[in-house]
Amino acid sequence: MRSKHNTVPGLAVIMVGERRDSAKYVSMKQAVAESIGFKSFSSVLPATATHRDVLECIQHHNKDPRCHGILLQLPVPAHLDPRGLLGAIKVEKDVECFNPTNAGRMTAWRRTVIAPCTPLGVMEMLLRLGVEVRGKHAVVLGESSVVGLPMCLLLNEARATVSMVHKETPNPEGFTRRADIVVAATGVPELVRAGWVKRGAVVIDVGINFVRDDERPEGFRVVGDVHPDVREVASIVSPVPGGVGPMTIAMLMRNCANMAFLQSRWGTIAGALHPDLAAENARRMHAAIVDLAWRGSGDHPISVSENGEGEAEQECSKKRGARDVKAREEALERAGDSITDAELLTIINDSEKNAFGLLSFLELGSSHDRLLGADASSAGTEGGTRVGEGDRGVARRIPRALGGAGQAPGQARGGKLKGCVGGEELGSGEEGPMEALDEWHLEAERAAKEKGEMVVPRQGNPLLLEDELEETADGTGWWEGCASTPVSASAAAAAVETAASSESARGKGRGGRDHQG
Ligand SMILES: Nc1nc2c(c(=O)[nH]1)N[C@@H](CN(C=O)c1ccc(C(=O)N[C@@H](CCC(=O)O)C(=O)O)cc1)CN2
Repeated sequence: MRSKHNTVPGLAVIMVGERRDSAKYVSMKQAVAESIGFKSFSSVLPATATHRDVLECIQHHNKDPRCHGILLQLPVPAHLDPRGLLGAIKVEKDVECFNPTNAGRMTAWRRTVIAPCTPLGVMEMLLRLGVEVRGKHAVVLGESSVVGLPMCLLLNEARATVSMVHKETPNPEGFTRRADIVVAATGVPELVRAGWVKRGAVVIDVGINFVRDDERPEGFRVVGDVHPDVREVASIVSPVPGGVGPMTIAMLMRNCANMAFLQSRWGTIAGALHPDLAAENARRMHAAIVDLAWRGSGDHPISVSENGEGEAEQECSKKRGARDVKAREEALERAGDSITDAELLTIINDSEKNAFGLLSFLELGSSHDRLLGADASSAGTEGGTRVGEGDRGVARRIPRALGGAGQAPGQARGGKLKGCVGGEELGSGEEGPMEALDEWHLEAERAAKEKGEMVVPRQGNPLLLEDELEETADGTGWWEGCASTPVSASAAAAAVETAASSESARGKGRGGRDHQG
């Protein structure tokens, strides 16, 4: 990152209170960050810190251009409202995807640039083990916003049939016995027993529980949610310790690197979407995505037969998983030579759908700066690229494209808009590079409609009145922006293609600025 993008990813970890386990996880995260050359920032606040104290700390990191990712170690002391605090982390620095805007996008749109680290770690584990997810029955035990819920979404995204089992599910073992993949995230030590698991199933243990053990000098040991007897029936059981925990930290670093990249290259990414470049970019991006083709061959490695033949099959699937990972890495390398960083990042994030996620992430991120009244310097100029430089076009255009007549709702209500999207002060009358994105959205919608697929209606981007901003200064009531995107992957893919051809057809006649940083 340093040599290629002139950026060193910076990760800020905020901890409130003195829980020993939290302190250990925080120092593990910092140690890993430093060992891979990231800048690491740490803020430890006393257990007595007020909501405002923590908000100020978050704001400090929000404004620091050296810091690209911010995480609040959970749990926080009971007098604090974790949701309000997580919502105060800037959207583009929310390295764990817990800000309700990012979490909402993940739910409504199925994909954002980032996802919560533990579920991402589980998905990466399944990929590298060669476990086929598509078409399988996955049962997630647990419903937390940190693990259970996003886990279900990612498994669903990977085309599993997903059951979420929670405390009030009668007969949970009835679900797990039918599952091909079980993800246990209950916080109940060794809850899942051999009798709960189908022979040959894959069991991922997310639990990290401390149980008393007088035979150990420390007086306790760490166990998962899965009992050791499950290993007798399952084909794979992830270990605790040494399984999902380290994967969580690895995914945190990956998210942070992605976010550093995005923040440092925003101008370039916007530039890459300049109308004049969009056709060529769309064509090459599509070609690179097709080239990847690493998703596996579609057979079913985890359905292991009762007579034990499954082991060979598992071995085979592991090999195929390794082959897929290698193919993906090679394709990325090749793609890296021939395409822009923006496209590369899109590919790193796995799917053509993410072209939309990526761009809207930046779009909202940059408007968030203005919502917060952040000064221009906090937008950052790392890597010689002025972050946010390319967003004027978005700001000016979105109300027209999404809200109808181009009038901002705040204006309609007679309020005074503070740095809002659509505010007069933001537009210069020039065409913006993000028009290409809007076009893509519109093309995708048209394509989806033609095919009779569902399209999420467009709603406005976040607009905030000055007095509302003050009212919500404690960070608890911020508006969560809701732009829109087509819901179907095929429509999105079609849009990429259509955008390529329609951009070519339009030729280079359209005005626009070059936002290359
Ligand atoms: N903001 C967050 N808070 C918390 C998260 C989280 O993902 N984000 N998850 C957990 C704690 N956690 C990370 O923060 C975490 C826990 C455990 C491990 C880990 O690697 N554990 C080791 C065992 C360590 C030991 O011996 O105690 C392992 O499983 O091998 C990593 C991260 C709650 N809070």
